[in-house]
Amino acid sequence: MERGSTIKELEVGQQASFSKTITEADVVNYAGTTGDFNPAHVNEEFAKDTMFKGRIAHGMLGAGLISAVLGTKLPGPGAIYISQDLSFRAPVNFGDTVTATVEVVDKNEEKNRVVMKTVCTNQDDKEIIVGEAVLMPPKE
Ligand SMILES: C[C@@H](O)CC(=O)SCCNC(=O)CCNC(=O)[C@H](O)C(C)(C)COP(=O)(O)OP(=O)(O)OC[C@H]1O[C@@H](n2cnc3c(N)ncnc32)[C@H](O)[C@@H]1OP(=O)(O)O
Repeated sequence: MERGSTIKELEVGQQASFSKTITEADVVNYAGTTGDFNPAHVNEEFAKDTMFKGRIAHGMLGAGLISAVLGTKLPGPGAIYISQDLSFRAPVNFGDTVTATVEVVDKNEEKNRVVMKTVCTNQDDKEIIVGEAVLMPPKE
């Protein structure tokens, strides 16, 4: 089975991305999967009176696209999450196309740890989620 990049194979500056259009079905499924039925996501009557004037996607649903890139592309299959910080800068609206991009910013070969900058943008190139992740890349 294909494995991702090892610590030796990873290079500072390397990037990978994954894009997905977030639909109402994604939000309903995410609420059901996680139990987060916050009315800001699932109740239009409630959400229309909030600052966003309607339902928005769960922040962690958008952030989940970061995990998708890390686990399938860079480092890729076999990578293990150690930590992730996130700042939610703007909402994900239904129908938005979110692109998660990760970039290698530092690596520690001795400890087998890689630090990645993680950013999600929308279709207008607006940064909506920014943060940093630490991963343990797969071994040979
Ligand atoms: C628990 C779940 O069920 C709920 C969810 O998942 S909700 C979905 C996830 N969250 C979002 O979608 C929120 C997205 N964020 C925003 O829309 C905006 O950040 C905000 C509306 C929450 C805040 O914006 P605003 O009030 O306009 O803030 P300002 O632009 O006036 O900035 C003031 C200072 O705060 C800093 N700042 C703003 N947002 C963030 C952030 N998300 N993280 C860190 N810092 C933030 C901003 O830089 C300003 O700092 P300064 O030093 O004063 O310049």
